[in-house]
Amino acid sequence: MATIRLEKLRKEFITDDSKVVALNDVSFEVSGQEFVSVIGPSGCGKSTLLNILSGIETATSGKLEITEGERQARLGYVFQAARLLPWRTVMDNLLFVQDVRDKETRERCQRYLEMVELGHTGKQYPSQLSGGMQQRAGIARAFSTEPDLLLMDEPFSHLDAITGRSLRRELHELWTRTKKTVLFVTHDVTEAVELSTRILMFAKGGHLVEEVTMDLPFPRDATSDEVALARADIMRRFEALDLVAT
Ligand SMILES: Nc1ncnc2c1ncn2[C@@H]1O[C@H](COP(=O)(O)OP(=O)(O)OP(=O)(O)O)[C@@H](O)[C@H]1O
Repeated sequence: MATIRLEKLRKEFITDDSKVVALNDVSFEVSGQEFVSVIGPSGCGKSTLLNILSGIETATSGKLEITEGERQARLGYVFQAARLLPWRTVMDNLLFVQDVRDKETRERCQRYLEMVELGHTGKQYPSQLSGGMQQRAGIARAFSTEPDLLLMDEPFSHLDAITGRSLRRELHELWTRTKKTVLFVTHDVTEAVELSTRILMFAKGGHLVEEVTMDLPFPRDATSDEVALARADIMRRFEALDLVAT
């Protein structure tokens, strides 16, 4: 389990004729077995935040630490699309991202495939799997490296509602069993309420405006009154922010 510490993290993109502030002095801390969702309107800096956490982008200023005890934390990623290598079998896609590829590693990969109900697909190629199965394989691949922190970027946004629902359940199970720290970007407020221990609300201009702790017991049913109420509360908070801004 990892600790993420951000202090006044700022990201500016300078183009020929303008400057965009994508993250505006963002500070927060996440640690231990937390599932933290980042939500907010399009353009509020969600992807930029993930890109900086994963090292694809560098911040303009501020401090960032991602640690596990005394060392740098190991990261795993799940993207919007599964990004499996089409010329490798499902098992080889999982083995490809491992440091060591011995019998024990293969058994571990098989265990993670089984956890997402793909235990029978190891010898198949990605093209033989449905979109939902490919995404499951992508999730199994990320967990199979046993990272300290998982960064997830809208992993269910391309899936139909029914498949998305069953994958959310599986992800919750995996998170419960493996005790990982997860940072999850989504534009779907219900999904965030269903899965998270905490929700970070971002607003236009890259501001982290509120942190909401989700006290509802797990497992949460997306169609329950409790989840609907929590969702309505978050939507009201966003609306209030809009009213203040205009
Ligand atoms: N490489 C870049 N060059 C210039 N501006 C950028 C670049 N990347 C992002 N931006 C700008 O930074 C802001 C934040 O973008 P970002 O993609 O992080 O938002 P987002 O919340 O992930 O949006 P969405 O939900 O639509 O994916 C936007 O105004 C965007 O136009």
